[in-house]
Amino acid sequence: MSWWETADAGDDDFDEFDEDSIRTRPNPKGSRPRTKQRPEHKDARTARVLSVDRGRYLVLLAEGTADERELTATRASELRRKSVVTGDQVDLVGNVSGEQGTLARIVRIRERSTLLRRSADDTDQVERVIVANADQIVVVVAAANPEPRARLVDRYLVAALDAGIRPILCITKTDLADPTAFLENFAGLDLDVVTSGSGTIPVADIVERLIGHSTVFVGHSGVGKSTLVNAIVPEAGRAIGHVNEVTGRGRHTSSSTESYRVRTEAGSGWVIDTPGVRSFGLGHVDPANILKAYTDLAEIAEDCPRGCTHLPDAPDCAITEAVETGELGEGGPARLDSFHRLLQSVVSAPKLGE
Ligand SMILES: Nc1nc2c(ncn2[C@@H]2O[C@H](COP(=O)(O)OP(=O)(O)OP(=O)(O)O)[C@@H](O)[C@H]2O)c(=O)[nH]1
Ligand SMILES: [Zn+2]
Repeated sequence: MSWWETADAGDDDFDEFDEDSIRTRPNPKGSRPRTKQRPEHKDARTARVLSVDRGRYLVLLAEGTADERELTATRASELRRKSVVTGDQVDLVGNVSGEQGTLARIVRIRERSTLLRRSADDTDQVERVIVANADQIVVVVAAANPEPRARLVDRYLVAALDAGIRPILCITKTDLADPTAFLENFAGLDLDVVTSGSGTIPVADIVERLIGHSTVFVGHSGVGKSTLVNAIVPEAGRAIGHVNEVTGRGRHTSSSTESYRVRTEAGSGWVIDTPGVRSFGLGHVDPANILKAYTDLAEIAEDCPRGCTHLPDAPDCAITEAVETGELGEGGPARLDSFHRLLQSVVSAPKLGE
């Protein structure tokens, strides 16, 4: 069993903390005047959540200062079912010394810039939040062994575009196969592509893209994601995000994603590795968000009939017509084809309640 699968098996442990479960019902009382019920915690300190392990959070306080320190925290009950996820910025009270055996308390989650989610799929009926505040996602796929599948990459891309996260495609194992034909699937998507092979991992190229960003790495088991992350963050094996001092649990024991800092002279960035993301249910995705990610197509779509799905069978779709008349240039058909595939993966995803 790979650590990927081990991680997935432990996923259940965070059900009870998952605010975004599709089972959550709207609050019938509407928005509650919460400040009446709890203190404001004016003295709270803001920290970054590095990893989550069964109700314990490893957080980084005073990031980038001489006072920077890791601490373990719990969630205050006033957060109710709101889940705290890796990448969150949270407000802490209580003991923030970081000394062994101490626990701080998370009382607030700061507004998130992005939220990478996956929803119900065949094997998992609960929607989960994966990572907060990431602005890039590296989708790792092997040129061979395991054989690459465009549909799978489409699903990752859709989840990223829906969340407003910039996707980067990383093709590994190019020593085993030439990825050119596979890459044609994505020719129309303006996708940033990096290729990597045994002995030729383009570490500098990748690191350059990571500086100043918070980047999630996703990919199926065996594609070489660990190999890649270890090459990029050589200290990953002993880095932050692993050991939980309070529970004493060891490394790689849970479903937690892990955060690693990449440092260069040009600055630093965060790599968030996600062993738990084996599949992406796309039930939560709004096809309109996919269109929005392609501004040229979105502009053309303003001339579509009302309610146009922009799918291949949509009558009088302005996007399809623009491609047919050559308005989108030589690359138009490839662009339309990729775009149709992305939309199709949203439309065919099981929707909530089905
Ligand atoms: N030929 C070749 N093999 C590679 C390359 N990168 C990784 N591998 C091999 O592929 C296998 C899987 O690599 P990992 O890095 O463990 O892959 P992973 O995606 O992290 O997989 P899990 O750990 O199962 O989640 C290992 O045997 C690696 O040595 C590559 O660029 N070329
Ligand atoms: Zn249309």
